[in-house]
Amino acid sequence: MRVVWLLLSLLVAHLVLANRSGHAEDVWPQLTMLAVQGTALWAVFMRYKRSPTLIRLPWLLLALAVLMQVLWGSTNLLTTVLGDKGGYLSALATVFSSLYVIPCIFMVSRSFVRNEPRAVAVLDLGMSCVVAGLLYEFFTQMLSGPLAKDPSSIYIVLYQADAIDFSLAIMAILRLLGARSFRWRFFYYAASSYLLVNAIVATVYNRVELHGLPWWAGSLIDIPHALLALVATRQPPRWLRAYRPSLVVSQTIASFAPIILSMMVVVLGVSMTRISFVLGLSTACASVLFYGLRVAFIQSRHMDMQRAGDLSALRLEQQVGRDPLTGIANRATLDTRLREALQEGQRTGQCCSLLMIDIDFFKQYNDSLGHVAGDACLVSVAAALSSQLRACDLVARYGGEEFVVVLMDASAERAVEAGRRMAGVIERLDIPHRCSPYERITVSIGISTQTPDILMDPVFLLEEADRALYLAKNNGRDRVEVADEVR
Ligand SMILES: Nc1nc2c(ncn2[C@@H]2O[C@H](COP(=O)(O)OP(=O)(O)OP(=O)(O)O)[C@@H](O)[C@H]2O)c(=O)[nH]1
Repeated sequence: MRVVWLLLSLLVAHLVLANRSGHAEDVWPQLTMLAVQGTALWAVFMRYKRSPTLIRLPWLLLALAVLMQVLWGSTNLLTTVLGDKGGYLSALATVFSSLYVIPCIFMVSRSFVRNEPRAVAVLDLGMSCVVAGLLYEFFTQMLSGPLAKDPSSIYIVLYQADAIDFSLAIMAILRLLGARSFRWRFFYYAASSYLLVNAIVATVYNRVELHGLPWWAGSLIDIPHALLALVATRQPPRWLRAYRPSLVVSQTIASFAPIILSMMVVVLGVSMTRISFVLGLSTACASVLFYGLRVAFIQSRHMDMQRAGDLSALRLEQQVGRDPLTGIANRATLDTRLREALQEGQRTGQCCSLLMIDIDFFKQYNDSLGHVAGDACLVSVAAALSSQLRACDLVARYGGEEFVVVLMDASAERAVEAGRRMAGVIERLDIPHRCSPYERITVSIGISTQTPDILMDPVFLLEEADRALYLAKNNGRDRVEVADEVR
């Protein structure tokens, strides 16, 4: 409430002082105008300080834009006090007016996403500076160069300034409509209110100035600044919280926002052809090049991200079906692949064998050497089993110290051979086991086989192999038994 009273007093004081002096550009009216601008700057700066990190930069940019206006006002005040013999102060005022567009362009065109390549931010900053440089050159040449004699020059300058001011305002409104987070909506609400009212005021002020500034004209400049100070210090309106654009709208607006930067450079380039054809043409070309580079950088980042995404999806897919300790297939993969293998075997008329492999006296191994050694032993056994398989076979950890091997195109005899070979390989690992009568790690294997004439249920095949394994254990371990012989 105090800010409202302060602003009201300043606005009234400005009008009264200007009216009494009869001149908009006297010291006291200009000082009150600076006080209004200063209040806006303070209000925006406070928002910047209080905002969370992600939204701080845009508030800072808005504060910088207002600062340029304050510097422009201060330069005009200095001109009133000191005079401007060499025209340096009015040149400086033009510099500040041109610099004002840099933060404005930046805040309406940037996407402010964290994963944007740094090169894009550098490009945007570079192009914003190009816009400011071109504006300065254009205004200076048109207003004090040889072209200043042409009566139409001043109108061209005015239209150019209007085009820039209104483009910024429209873009800020679009960003407001496309902002999905309330904090961003609030920022663009403040920025668009300021830029739109500023554009309207500038249009009126510049035209009024053509015929000599009336005493009240300076107060026009107070309006956008007072509005900004109010918006930044007061509670946001309710509709701002309620409104929420769809993701499509939001993404479309954010992706198209940078186009304003290129458009401004093209428009300025076209206007510059009046002063120098070569400069105008090169500017327009630079704009196309800039936009192309920008798209290329962003696309390359997206491709990197997509590659990384694909890779992690692949890794995830692989991990989901794998046993985390041994890296071989897990029970879930075994269930699917075993069913497929049995169907495939029946379809192609081939036998399909299943080997259930269990490490002997593993509890004692664990108890004597600890679980870490037990884990290492499981990893070695899994690797040894894997090394014995063809590409079409499968080894999976069935649970605990039990493994299952599925052999395609393998009769019971071939499965026994393979089982013995695997048991031999594990023995040759020569993992010492003090508590085993064999003094090293050995395995017992139970085998079941599906013949081509009948499609067996995977659970049944597993039970058969388990029964054979039970027999192998009972018969003294470190051996291979076949289910058919068990029945
Ligand atoms: N280190 C380790 N041990 C495991 C893991 N999973 C199961 N075990 C252990 O494996 C042992 C299995 O013991 P048992 O089922 O009695 O089998 P065994 O001692 O090998 O006896 P037999 O099979 O009859 O020779 C238990 O001590 C479990 O704690 C694992 O992931 N890591």
